[in-house]
Amino acid sequence: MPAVAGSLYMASQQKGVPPLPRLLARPLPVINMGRLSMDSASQALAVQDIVLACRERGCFQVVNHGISKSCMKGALETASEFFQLSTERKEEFASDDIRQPIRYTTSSRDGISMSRSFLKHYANPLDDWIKFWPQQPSTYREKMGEYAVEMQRVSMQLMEATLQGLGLGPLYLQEKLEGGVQFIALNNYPQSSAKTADEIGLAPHSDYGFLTILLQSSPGLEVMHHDDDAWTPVPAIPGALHVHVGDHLEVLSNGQLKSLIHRAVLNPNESRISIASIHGLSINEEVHCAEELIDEHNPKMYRGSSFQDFLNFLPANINKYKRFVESLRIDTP
Ligand SMILES: O=C(O)CCC(=O)C(=O)O
Ligand SMILES: [Fe+2]
Repeated sequence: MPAVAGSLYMASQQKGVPPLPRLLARPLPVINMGRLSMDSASQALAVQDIVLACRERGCFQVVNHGISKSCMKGALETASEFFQLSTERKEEFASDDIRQPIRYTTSSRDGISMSRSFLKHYANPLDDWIKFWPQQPSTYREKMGEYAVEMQRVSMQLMEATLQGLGLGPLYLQEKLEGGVQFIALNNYPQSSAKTADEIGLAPHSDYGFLTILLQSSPGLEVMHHDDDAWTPVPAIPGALHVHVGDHLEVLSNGQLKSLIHRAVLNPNESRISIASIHGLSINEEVHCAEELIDEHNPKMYRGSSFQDFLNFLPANINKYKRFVESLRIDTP
């Protein structure tokens, strides 16, 4: 623990004010995903590493995922150009309706000042959604489309491994996952300055889906494991992708895995782009605790819910919960 953060934490406790979350540089797992396509012994080790990372940290980074550097660079570049153009044109589609196929806004939330602009749109199946995507910059559809297809492929591989590691078998839910929702969020954060020093980029939250795969142009993402009170910065390892557990994977695993609280802070050295790809079942498909993971010692912990339920939940509850999944808990005696 860095000394400064530690002493701040102690000082705030002594004065009886709520403790400040500490900033903790605890190493996060980095997993070689290439092993999933190798012999069965290497595959088994990779599956074990993925489930362990999900269980213990709620997240990990992957390398050797098979996505080319030029594909990742192309997505970041076209995202950056999109934000540049939108800022120049002072564009704002401020609809807060997440059902809209596309929205772009610069907003604040939770009464917390945030300096993020973002673009969100659906991506799977690509042919159904790409026609709603921005036409400018002219490279956007091609570059982001290529990236989205790769994300969908990687998410399928990671879900197979996770489900296998949970003892549910790699083909569990396969068809529903293939036809499921893929939601792409591009985030653009300014460099922090004296003026924005106490501004957060994006407030603490968890994502609703099974898995989120995130690419960041520079550091800024911080994660908080469920039984920690410390923020851990996620290093931007060149070529790596960050992966974390969402609310619906917590439900499916009947609480064996916990969705990850994360936030984005402003980077003091540069402006920052992140691209999050969130993967779940289709919009009206309910996710339930897997029957195979329920028994007399492990009673069912959550109600079933769909992505649509999450969308309905958001407007009235945005200040009450950091995690949608908390609203799904069945109180067991
Ligand atoms: O910008 C980041 O690093 C986090 C983005 C994020 O959490 C999201 O889009 O849900
Ligand atoms: Fe998120």
